[in-house]
Amino acid sequence: MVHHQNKAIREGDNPDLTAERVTGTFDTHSMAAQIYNSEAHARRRREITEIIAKRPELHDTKPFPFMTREEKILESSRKLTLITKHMNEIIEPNNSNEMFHLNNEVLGIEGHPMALHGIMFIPALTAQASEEQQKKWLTRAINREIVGTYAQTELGHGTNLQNLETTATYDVATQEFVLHTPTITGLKWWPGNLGKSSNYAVVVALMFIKGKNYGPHTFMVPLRDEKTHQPLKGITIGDIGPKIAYNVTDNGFLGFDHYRIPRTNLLMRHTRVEPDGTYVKPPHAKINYSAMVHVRSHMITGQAIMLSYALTIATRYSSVRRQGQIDTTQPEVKVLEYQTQQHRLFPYIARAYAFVFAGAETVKLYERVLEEVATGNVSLMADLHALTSGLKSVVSHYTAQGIEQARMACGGHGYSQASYMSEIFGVAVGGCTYEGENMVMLLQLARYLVKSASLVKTGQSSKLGPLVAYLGAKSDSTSLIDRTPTTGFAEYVKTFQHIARRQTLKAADKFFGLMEKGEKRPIAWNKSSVELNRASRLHTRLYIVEAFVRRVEEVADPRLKEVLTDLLHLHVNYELLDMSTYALEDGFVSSSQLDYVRDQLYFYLAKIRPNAVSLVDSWEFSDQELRSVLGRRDGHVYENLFAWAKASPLNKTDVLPSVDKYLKPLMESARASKL
Ligand SMILES: CC/C=C\C/C=C\C/C=C\C/C=C\C/C=C\CCCC(=O)SCCNC(=O)CCNC(=O)[C@H](O)C(C)(C)COP(=O)(O)OP(=O)(O)OC[C@H]1O[C@@H](n2cnc3c(N)ncnc32)[C@H](O)[C@@H]1OP(=O)(O)O
Ligand SMILES: Cc1cc2nc3c(=O)[nH]c(=O)nc-3n(C[C@H](O)[C@H](O)[C@H](O)COP(=O)(O)OP(=O)(O)OC[C@H]3O[C@@H](n4cnc5c(N)ncnc54)[C@H](O)[C@@H]3O)c2cc1C
Repeated sequence: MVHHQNKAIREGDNPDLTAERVTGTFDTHSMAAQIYNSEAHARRRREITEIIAKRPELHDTKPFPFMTREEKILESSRKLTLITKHMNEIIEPNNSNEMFHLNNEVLGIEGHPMALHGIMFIPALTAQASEEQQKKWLTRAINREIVGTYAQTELGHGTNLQNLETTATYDVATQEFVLHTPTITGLKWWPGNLGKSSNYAVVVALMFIKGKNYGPHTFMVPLRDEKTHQPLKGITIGDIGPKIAYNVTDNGFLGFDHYRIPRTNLLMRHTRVEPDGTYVKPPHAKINYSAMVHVRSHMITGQAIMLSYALTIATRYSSVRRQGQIDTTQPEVKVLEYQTQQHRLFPYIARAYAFVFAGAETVKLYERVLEEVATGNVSLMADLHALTSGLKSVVSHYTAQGIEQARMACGGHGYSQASYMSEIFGVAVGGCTYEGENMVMLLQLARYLVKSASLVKTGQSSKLGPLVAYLGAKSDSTSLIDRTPTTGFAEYVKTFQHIARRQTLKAADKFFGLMEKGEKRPIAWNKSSVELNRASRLHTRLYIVEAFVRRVEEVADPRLKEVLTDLLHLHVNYELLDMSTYALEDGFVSSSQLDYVRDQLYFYLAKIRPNAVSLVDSWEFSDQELRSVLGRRDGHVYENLFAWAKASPLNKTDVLPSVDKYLKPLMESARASKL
């Protein structure tokens, strides 16, 4: 038996796909260890996949696209119950990475009845509840004795938290908060699993004490009777209806009618209200936004995974799909041979790797900040907020674009739900909106950049934090790409730094200039906001490139290092071309340098070609996790597409009731009227 570098090879696979795997130059298990940030976790992922493969009760009973929403929720609840019961036989207790993988394999990406419980409810209680409150609720939440969600967004307001309408008014006499929804627009709207599944929620409401508004605060609120699951008195609650995707999650609405909770249900780790109504303020005004920062930090990796699902499907399919000829004397080629197809897919493969490496750094920083905040040190909160706001926006934006390119790369079959592309796109694109609408979050980063620009302009560059230190440096007069014997990544990084610095200082100048001319600050901000968001994007893309460079420098295995270096070359050249306007407009990069960059791009498309399938295989998604006929590991696409179509509910009978009822009579009457 030959041992191949690509560990996905099996006998009996589509030979076109096997041929791609044989040309792979690196060990896909080792690459998985890079992607999942540790050899141990990559191995555990494979072990978990194997355990699940041997347990048919954890498999989908039929393809998701053939189920109604109600069936999907029922099926998801069945499997959720099983994995909860048998969790300790499958994953290490309390290992969130393993849990994430288990969920993706068994439950899939469309959500499940406890999605928000793990992603926001438990993190909110962990970061914001006092020790005493945690004893009361967190253990029960972890044991799943109760199911919770995070209810913040309202029908009328999601972005502007200061203008939420739900109020929590403190009643000193009874030592209770009275939750109330004064208007339709004040209804909570969107929280995942609020509609039908949760019996508790961490609710965000404006807190009023003795007539004073203390702004948004978080409260632990029982919503449903723990035994009957009926809504409690004073609560109006339900599902908001079907969405573009993610329909296994019951996003919900919630209204309060003078609903009372004890004072001690205010989450009091950092903030307190004494029985007499005295308010003890937190060490940082936004400390209770931690559940949002938790998701923003983790969703970078989540988005990279969804982009990679789509790229795995499209790259494998492009290796078995033959259409047309390049040399007319030769047989039809795999569509992956076309340069246009490579240009559509490979730069996104590079981006997916870049995103997952940036995501790993973000989670590390998040965990550090979480530990520090627990001890009262809030000094890094602003940096983390700025970083995650930018990454969340840039990564989700390019992920959505990449998935759409991957769908189109599959031609007509990409449009069939057999490809699963529409669901992957629909779920991923939600990330452009949830956890802060992308434009809004870019503007949050811009606030940080403008403050940093102001330090530069006032000669205080030494006070710049490490993430923005480059803003205080001086650029060379022109980029040295192509002007030195070996154009290394350092030249590219310097060029990206120049572009981000120039745009940041220019946008800040515009903002400060408008104020100098007499505009009020918010008006000047609004008039500069497109330019400011451009700066935020460029800053974030620079960070992503730097994270990629840092990772490649760390890799010891020469085979991995070579292919990751190729990917990084592709990434920096693609990114530079994509933002070439900024590079050209002040002459920092010349058009002849861009010609070099273009040539490099085409060179690396061709160099990556033999490793393309191995690069996507390295994410090690099982067929169960991908849920795509086109993306099957074995490449047997056509026979399985036919089987899939035959299994469509419409094909259960040859003649549909709609035909009997309407079409047959219509045709019959048309025929009769001709007689
Ligand atoms: C291993 C895996 C483990 C776990 C898996 C986890 C994730 C998996 C991956 C994917 C997730 C999958 C599914 C999830 C699906 C759905 C979940 C969606 C849930 C939600 O959407 S919840 C609702 C989210 N809502 C928002 O994000 C609202 C956006 N708005 C805001 O955040 C705020 O309103 C604001 C920041 C825009 C403004 O806030 P404000 O009005 O209070 O602020 P001010 O204008 O007064 O002040 C701004 C000031 O404050 C600073 N600031 C703001 N936020 C923070 C923060 N978090 N930390 C630190 N500082 C903050 C800001 O910088 C400004 O400072 P300045 O000095 O004044 O400039
Ligand atoms: C799939 C999904 C799951 C969700 N899950 C939850 C959940 O579990 N819990 C929860 O509480 N919420 C949840 N939400 C809600 C989500 O967090 C909000 O929809 C999101 O924060 C955006 O707020 P919004 O809907 O008010 O958009 P809006 O703020 O109304 O945005 C509309 C437009 O206005 C622009 N805009 C708004 N304010 C500004 C500004 N200051 N400057 C410039 N432009 C601006 C935006 O850029 C956008 O173009 C979910 C949403 C989705 C789609």
